[in-house]
Amino acid sequence: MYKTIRWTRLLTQTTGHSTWKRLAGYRTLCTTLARLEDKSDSAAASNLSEDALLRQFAEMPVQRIRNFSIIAHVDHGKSTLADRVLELTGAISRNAGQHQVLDSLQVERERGITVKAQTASIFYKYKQQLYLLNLIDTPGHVDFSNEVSRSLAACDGVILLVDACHGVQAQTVANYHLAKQRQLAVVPVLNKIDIKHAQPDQVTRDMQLLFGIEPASVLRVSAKLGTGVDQVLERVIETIPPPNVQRESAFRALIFDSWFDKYRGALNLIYVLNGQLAVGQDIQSLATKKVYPVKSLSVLRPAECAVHGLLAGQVGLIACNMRNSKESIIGDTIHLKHQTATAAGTYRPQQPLVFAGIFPVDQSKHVALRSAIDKMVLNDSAVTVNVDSSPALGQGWRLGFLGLLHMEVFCQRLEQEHGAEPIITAPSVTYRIVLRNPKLIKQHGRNTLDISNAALLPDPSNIEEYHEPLVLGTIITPTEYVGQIIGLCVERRGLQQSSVNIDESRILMKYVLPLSEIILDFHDRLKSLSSGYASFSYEDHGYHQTHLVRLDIHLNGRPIEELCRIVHASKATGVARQMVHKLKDLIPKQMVQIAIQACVGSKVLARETIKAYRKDVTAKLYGGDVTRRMKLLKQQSEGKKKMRMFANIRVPHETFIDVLKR
Ligand SMILES: Nc1nc2c(ncn2[C@@H]2O[C@H](COP(=O)(O)OP(=O)(O)OP(=O)(O)O)[C@@H](O)[C@H]2O)c(=O)[nH]1
Repeated sequence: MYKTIRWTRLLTQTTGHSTWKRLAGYRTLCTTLARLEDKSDSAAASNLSEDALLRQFAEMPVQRIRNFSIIAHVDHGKSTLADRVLELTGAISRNAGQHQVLDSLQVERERGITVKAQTASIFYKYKQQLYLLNLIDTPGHVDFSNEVSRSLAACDGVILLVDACHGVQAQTVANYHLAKQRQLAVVPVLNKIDIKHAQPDQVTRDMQLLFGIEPASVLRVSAKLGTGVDQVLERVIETIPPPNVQRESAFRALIFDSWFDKYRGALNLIYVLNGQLAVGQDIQSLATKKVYPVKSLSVLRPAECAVHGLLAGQVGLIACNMRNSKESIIGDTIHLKHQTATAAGTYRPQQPLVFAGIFPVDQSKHVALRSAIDKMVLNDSAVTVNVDSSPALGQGWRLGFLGLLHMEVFCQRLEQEHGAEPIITAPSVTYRIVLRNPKLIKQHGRNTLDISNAALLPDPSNIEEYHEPLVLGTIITPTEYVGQIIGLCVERRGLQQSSVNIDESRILMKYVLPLSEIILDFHDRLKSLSSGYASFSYEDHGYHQTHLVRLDIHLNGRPIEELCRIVHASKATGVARQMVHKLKDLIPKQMVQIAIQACVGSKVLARETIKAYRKDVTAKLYGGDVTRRMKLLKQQSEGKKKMRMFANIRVPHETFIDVLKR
């Protein structure tokens, strides 16, 4: 306590800053530095004067900075390891009852998964020297791989974490290759060695076979118990190179994350590539050319901690009165006003694969939903937004996501963080068509069109070719489930590319699959077929020519545009049956009989009938001649025939929503 107060006073005197916010930030820093001093192995720190430690922070040489991410498959323990690292370095206190500190979103705590990469700047003393480590905890699920690529743009190395029980999984392979593409140093770490049935030797051999990693270089830790975590940090310092930056050059930084603050506008997380930046200077965005005054700078520890300036190699948060969330662009480069800079160009957002319409429940909520979507997209750069409209649902947007989980999490965050309750339509993919009709080619100025909304598909007579998006899927499974999994892939129109035995009990298969076949339930089916042991990840694999049809739904012969879908010709009958069945349950009975038909062109593939309410017109007859009864019934059926032809079938608004919804 005494040390903390001394630190606070010293820092306040030295810096001359007295606002409460900065003091609060410095207090966090002081607490950490004091904790560092208290550490049993901190002989070096005790030899350093308080002044010297403070100077080390403000002038941390590039050689003593390490920027790295923790990458792994889902649930292999990244967030748990990050917690232990934060505890070990004094950024958070031990046994504070906080678990997975970096998983701070409500959706992350509820689902127990990381969806957003989080940064923490920590100090660690190694061989008598204080190091500044910028750690990024990344998500493991394939749908959030954009977060991994975004994070790697600000790193020089990675900790590749592998579960010692489950071994190398599909996302381990994908993330390892992402790191290698960026030529990052890899620190291989085996986690969960405390578990009885852990197989560290076997998993180490797999890592050697798949990645060529030397078994002796693989560290063994238990993130849960904290065993071996200090060795991981030492290995990070030894193996990962310091940032390759120039402090003498003009200031230049990469924006690699951003979020919206009600009071301060858009906040940008930057990685300083060259030079230095101080509060009060003016910065300019390379993309928008707009100029902003730097209002405050802070480092994330993981709580915000105000600082005067940021130096090349450091990672920090910048608040600069960016009021409009559209002004902040992930991957943008910022530089000082009136100076020129080349684009950092190290990060490109991934292309969305799955599209869905998002509409307000009623049009009075349109503006509020638009603002909520803008703020969410600022924090999730992988999402694309285009204006859309539907006769049934009104004005809305068509959003692009990296997968179904990504879409679910985005919508859950819209509700939880912004109080929006949108209607989400069934997810679809973007098909590509080659036009045949010269008139249409002239109208669009090109002969290909990308279609993600079936209602916009031109008449088949105008289409020369249909193309659908493909993915290259990696499946890792225990050998006993191979048969069922191959069956599933064949059912989903998959083509096997390769199959490699990782060891005697596990196999890695690569399949090219149509994206439309995996977005809905492929992952769930794979998990249930393999009792949860198989893992799956996928990447974009371009387009291929195929045979698609537009499935129309007719109610009493009238096409209902909002319900049409694009499906593969071989699947049309199955989908048609499913849809008419669902509609039969959803459309309420009416005065007239309703014929629900699913058609491709003029061919009816499936049909269901909703019987009409039937008034008992013969109720008043007591006995009497049978011809009287027959006459009344005939009159009723003729009346209905007329009604059926002219009446508008009343389809409740919710029916569209329920059919369109998953
Ligand atoms: N026994 C044991 N369990 C661990 C260890 N490390 C993590 N776990 C458990 O593994 C589960 C997943 O851990 P997380 O840290 O959430 O995994 P993650 O990789 O961050 O997960 P995502 O971010 O969702 O990909 C949790 O229940 C942890 O308690 C370990 O060393 N030993």
